[in-house]
Amino acid sequence: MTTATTASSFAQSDRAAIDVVQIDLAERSYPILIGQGESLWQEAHAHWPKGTSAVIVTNDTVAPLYAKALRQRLEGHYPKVIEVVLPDGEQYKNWETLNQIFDVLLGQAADRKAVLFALGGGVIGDMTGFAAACYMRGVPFVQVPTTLLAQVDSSVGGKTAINHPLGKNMIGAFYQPKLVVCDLDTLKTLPAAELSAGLGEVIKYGPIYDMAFFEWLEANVQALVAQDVEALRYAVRRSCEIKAAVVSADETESGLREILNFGHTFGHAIEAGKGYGAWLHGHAVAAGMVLASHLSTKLGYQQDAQFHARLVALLEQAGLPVQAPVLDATNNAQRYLDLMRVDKKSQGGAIRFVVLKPAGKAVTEKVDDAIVANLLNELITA
Ligand SMILES: NC(=O)c1ccc[n+]([C@@H]2O[C@H](COP(=O)([O-])OP(=O)(O)OC[C@H]3O[C@@H](n4cnc5c(N)ncnc54)[C@H](O)[C@@H]3O)[C@@H](O)[C@H]2O)c1
Ligand SMILES: O=C(O)C(=O)C[C@@H](O)[C@H](O)[C@H](O)COP(=O)(O)O
Ligand SMILES: [Zn+2]
Repeated sequence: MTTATTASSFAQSDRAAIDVVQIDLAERSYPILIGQGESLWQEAHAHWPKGTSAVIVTNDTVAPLYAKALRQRLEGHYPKVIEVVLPDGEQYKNWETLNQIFDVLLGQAADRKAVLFALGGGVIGDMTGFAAACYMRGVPFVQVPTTLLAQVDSSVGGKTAINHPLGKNMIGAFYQPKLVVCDLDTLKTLPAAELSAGLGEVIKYGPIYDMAFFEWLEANVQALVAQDVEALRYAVRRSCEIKAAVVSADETESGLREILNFGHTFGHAIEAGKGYGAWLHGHAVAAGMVLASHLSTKLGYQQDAQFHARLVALLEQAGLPVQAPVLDATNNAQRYLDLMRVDKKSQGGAIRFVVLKPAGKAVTEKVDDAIVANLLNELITA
């Protein structure tokens, strides 16, 4: 069960209105706060976990923008505030960078009551969460997502990880944050390409779960691209509601949660195959969703011939790529298959794909390599 409430008597359009989406996981439950300005931070303040120190983990792009403000908000609440500034980029989501967090934690004598604050996009969130899961066998952490992608997806649900050269997010843990604080004001500094990457994950929620939301996105995509804050607020809230409902029903991905991986089997292959950082995650997922939608049609599950065209049009309007790249000039399909076989949904060497059965409802199925290879050969051309 998830609930969205407005934690204020102000109107929706008022900066003081805060949307609250709850993740219901018994003792691991937590709220996602969505809003702007002082009212958001006052509400967040009421939820900070108690601790001996606050450790802000961020990167060298986000630190100059937002670390000082967060530090000031935390200083009144924690006896000590520590900062860890990591290099920026998907290519740094690895052991070496993770170790930099542990080096600072140990160097500063952070104890079991330290609280980690992930200030940044999904890369920072995934690594900080994993560090929190491991440090002294587990310390509390808070997500302060500053990208659209992180606000609508990665800060919620407790998947934490680093990459391996052979596969995305291969080393990690399920470890839930204590709180998620989505400050819509931070999205104002986001480059257009990063905004579109976030829209890729937002659009994902339509075909897997909620076609009414897909229709709302079709009607409001221009407002989202133009950074209309009320449109963004609704997109963040509805995305979090859907993710919260799925995660609350299946925290550790024993079944239903796999639907959140729509487009990701192909997308992760693109990210690893092109080299981490060459393709933004949200862009790789967009191109992956186009392939997964085609696959659904090929398997006979998606009878509405118009839906595929609508998906492609919406992705394009959101500024997203719809054409997957060649990963190997001589044997492209085999390269995709080799990369996809390490996917976490694979079973006994068989690759499993999230497909639409039909649009609005997703399921995961094994698909013969030959069918996938044919599709890749048909659709990916140099
Ligand atoms: N855990 C999950 O459930 C989950 C879900 C989706 C994605 N992910 C992971 O998240 C990562 C992608 O996250 P992302 O798209 O946020 O990428 P990212 O973390 O690399 O951030 C994108 C870029 O935006 C910059 N940035 C962040 N906030 C900014 C701001 N407010 N203004 C200006 N620049 C800002 C960052 O420094 C970076 O350069 C991938 O590693 C992906 O695997 C995890
Ligand atoms: O939360 C989930 O579950 C998801 O699958 C969300 C995805 O958008 C996200 O990219 C996730 O990190 C992918 O998970 P993985 O288990 O395939 O690494
Ligand atoms: Zn994703």
